[in-house]
Amino acid sequence: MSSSDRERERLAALFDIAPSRILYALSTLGVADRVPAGGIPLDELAAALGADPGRLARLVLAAQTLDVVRVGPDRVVHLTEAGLLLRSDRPGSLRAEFSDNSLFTAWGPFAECVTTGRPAYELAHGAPVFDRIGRDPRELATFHEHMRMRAMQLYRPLLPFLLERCAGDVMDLGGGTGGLTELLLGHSTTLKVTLTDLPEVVALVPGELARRHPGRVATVAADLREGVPEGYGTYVLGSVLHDWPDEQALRILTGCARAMGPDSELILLERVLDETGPDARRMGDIWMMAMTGGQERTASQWAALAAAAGLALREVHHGDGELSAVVLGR
Ligand SMILES: C[S@@+](CC[C@H](N)C(=O)[O-])C[C@H]1O[C@@H](n2cnc3c(N)ncnc32)[C@H](O)[C@@H]1O
Repeated sequence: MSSSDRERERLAALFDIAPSRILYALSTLGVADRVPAGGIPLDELAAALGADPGRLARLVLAAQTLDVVRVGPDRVVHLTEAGLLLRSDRPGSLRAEFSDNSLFTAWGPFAECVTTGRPAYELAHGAPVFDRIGRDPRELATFHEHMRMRAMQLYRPLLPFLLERCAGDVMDLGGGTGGLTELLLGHSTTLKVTLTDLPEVVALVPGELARRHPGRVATVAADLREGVPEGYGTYVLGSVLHDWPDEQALRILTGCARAMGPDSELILLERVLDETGPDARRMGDIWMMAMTGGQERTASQWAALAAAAGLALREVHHGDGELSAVVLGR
């Protein structure tokens, strides 16, 4: 095979969205949740899901190529180790992420997003992502379950640094339904964390969090663009500023700078991109362009944005994961 043929094959394989759509269908239908440890016959699985047996069998047989299920000669379906991650009850479950369908269907007008500067999500769905999901309780719950699971995975490598760096009471800004808050509280016996987010999101923070950590957690409904509560030692913005273009991100950072005391620090948990070289995290940047109109940033872009808000970049801590901690102070 010539190198040009190999390149043709490599690019052609990128055309195929079927694998992610298969995982979406398995997750949305709750297939993995119906497969017990000893497996289940295909027909019984279809009946349990209320699905057409022929089509469900084709879906499951194709899913074997993704190594999430195995079907024996007896037509009994078993989950592989990867397939277990599609179960709702699994730590680090990816079920909510693959069920988050409006994020996939938003990609249709992506090329137009590049030319017009309007997020593909808005072009596809007619409203900005947080406005639209805020109006649909099911989408809101799925999105935030996805975020909570993501937080548990992506912030874990930064946890030792965070626990050492957090001083005084902590404010988890745009904290969603508490993935990061839970991680911090679960690994410290002294930290107190207040989580803010939009009212409809704060309403979804599980009551269990406060029961597990009595007196150490509070929630406040607030719009970050309108200002930030004062009086905290450490402010954390986990995967929030990448949702916004520079102008809005600066507005949020300026609100933080106003709220911070002379010794307060603001820690951003974000992908810090390589300045120019190939960097797989650039895919995250494209997701932001498409979904929210935001962007991932390099260290020099973070420093410039911080300076514009009257803050200095004190440190960038790269853990061994995808995200870094960017520490800002006054
Ligand atoms: C990408 S999610 C990150 C959630 C959480 N920090 C985490 O890392 O899992 C962005 C969060 O910003 C919140 N958000 C969006 N617009 C906001 C606003 N105007 N004021 C406060 N929070 C907002 C969303 O509700 C969402 O929880």
